[in-house]
Amino acid sequence: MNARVALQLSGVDRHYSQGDTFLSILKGADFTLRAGETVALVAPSGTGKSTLLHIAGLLERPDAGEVLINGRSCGTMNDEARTAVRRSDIGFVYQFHHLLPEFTALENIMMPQLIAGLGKSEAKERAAALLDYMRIGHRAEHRPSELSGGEQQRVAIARAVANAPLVLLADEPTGNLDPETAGYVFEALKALVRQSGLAAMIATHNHQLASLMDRRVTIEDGKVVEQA
Ligand SMILES: Nc1ncnc2c1ncn2[C@@H]1O[C@H](COP(=O)(O)OP(=O)(O)OP(=O)(O)O)[C@@H](O)[C@H]1O
Repeated sequence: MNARVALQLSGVDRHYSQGDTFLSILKGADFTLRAGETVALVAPSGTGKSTLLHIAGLLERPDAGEVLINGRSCGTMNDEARTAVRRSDIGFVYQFHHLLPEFTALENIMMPQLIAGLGKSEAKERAAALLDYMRIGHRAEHRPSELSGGEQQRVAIARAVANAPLVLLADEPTGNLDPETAGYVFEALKALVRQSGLAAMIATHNHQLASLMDRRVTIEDGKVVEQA
């Protein structure tokens, strides 16, 4: 039996207007991501990887088409409802860590949990467990500026999964790291996905890292296409 569908995009269109130029980036894109699955999104620069991830992560609205998270249609939801779904069901990791500079690693991971209404001691316990899992428990009290690039990204990944989302979306999470660091950050991310059973879609230019995922997809002529 196939695992439950965590994320579904159907017939997604997205265009941008730049002066007189009309850029049609996504044209009827369809994509399905199931619980427990890891998918790499590997496509040339400018083809719409970030656009697709932002639409899937409810950060942007498509011009047409539908986004379903855990079977729930998010297209007609108002901004408040979309924010609620984003907070509970989606974790997002960017190329640059986007951690809050004035807070420690531990506090950065606690933050989304506190916003979601979890008690402080529970949030702290879970944040510490995630840091240990990412093998940076000894960096819990350090601020982002005191961490290496690989450590910052591992904290960002831990923060993204702190609220146990259904879907993890990552936009070039290792694009800013040297190959060796990128390798172990990717391995840590994959192990975490496996352990938690969430579904993950990760955009990367790195074909070697992409080969570690269950599936690879690309974007061709505005559509999501499976790769061998
Ligand atoms: N807000 C915007 N306004 C106008 N054009 C945009 C906007 N956002 C993205 N684009 C254009 O849409 C296209 C797709 O952008 P996107 O960032 O999704 O590509 P990408 O595949 O993630 O690229 P990269 O690998 O370089 O990050 C690009 O040509 C980009 O210039």
